[in-house]
Amino acid sequence: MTVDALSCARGGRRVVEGLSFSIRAGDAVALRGPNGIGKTTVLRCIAGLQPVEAGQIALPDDAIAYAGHLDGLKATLTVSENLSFWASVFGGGKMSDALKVFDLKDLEDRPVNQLSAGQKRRLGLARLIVSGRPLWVLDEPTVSLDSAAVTRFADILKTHCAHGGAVLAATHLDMGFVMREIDLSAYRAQSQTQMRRSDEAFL
Ligand SMILES: Nc1ncnc2c1ncn2[C@@H]1O[C@H](COP(=O)(O)OP(=O)(O)OP(=O)(O)O)[C@@H](O)[C@H]1O
Repeated sequence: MTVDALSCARGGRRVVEGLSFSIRAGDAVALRGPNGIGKTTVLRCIAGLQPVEAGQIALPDDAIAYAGHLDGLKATLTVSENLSFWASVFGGGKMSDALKVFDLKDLEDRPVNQLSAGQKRRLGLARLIVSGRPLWVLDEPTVSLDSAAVTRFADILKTHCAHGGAVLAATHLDMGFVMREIDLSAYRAQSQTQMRRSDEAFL
């Protein structure tokens, strides 16, 4: 994926401009910067959830699996029913792998509305595996995870990259392995003037 001179806005206000970088197979990239700098906004543009203000994002079709702040789970369905739904949408990786690597096997028949916050987050992230998509775009993926789950998730990311995948993650955490860092503070929009609302979500 190549991002070239990207500018994006939130709430009708340009927040980031002139951002360029590329991600290749095997790359793990951390998007850094203080609260409100625009990490979520950039990830939403890359995931196609809102239009870009200027610049270009070039990536192959069906390359991205996006995990945002919301887990997007169906509360009355079980863990395995949720995964099976996503597997049918994406037609990608194996459910059994997803249950195993995210330590959800014992919970597979439990409805989502009976899971803890961390368990829900693990299930939300397990969709990355069933998506079968190469580029994982993650917004604060470790929120609600305990330290053991964070370590396990870091291993999952490492394995994904070692097998030719790639990761772009907005995170304040040190994930415990080497990630290339992009500090969005260097791309803060100079002009803070209000503009037309062109950043309405597509979805
Ligand atoms: N729904 C919204 N409507 C209007 N403005 C918003 C909205 N959400 C965020 N913003 C503003 O857009 C800017 C960028 O927000 P964004 O969520 O991308 O930052 P962030 O770097 O991800 O922050 P954090 O580290 O707190 O998650 C912020 O200044 C924020 O105040």
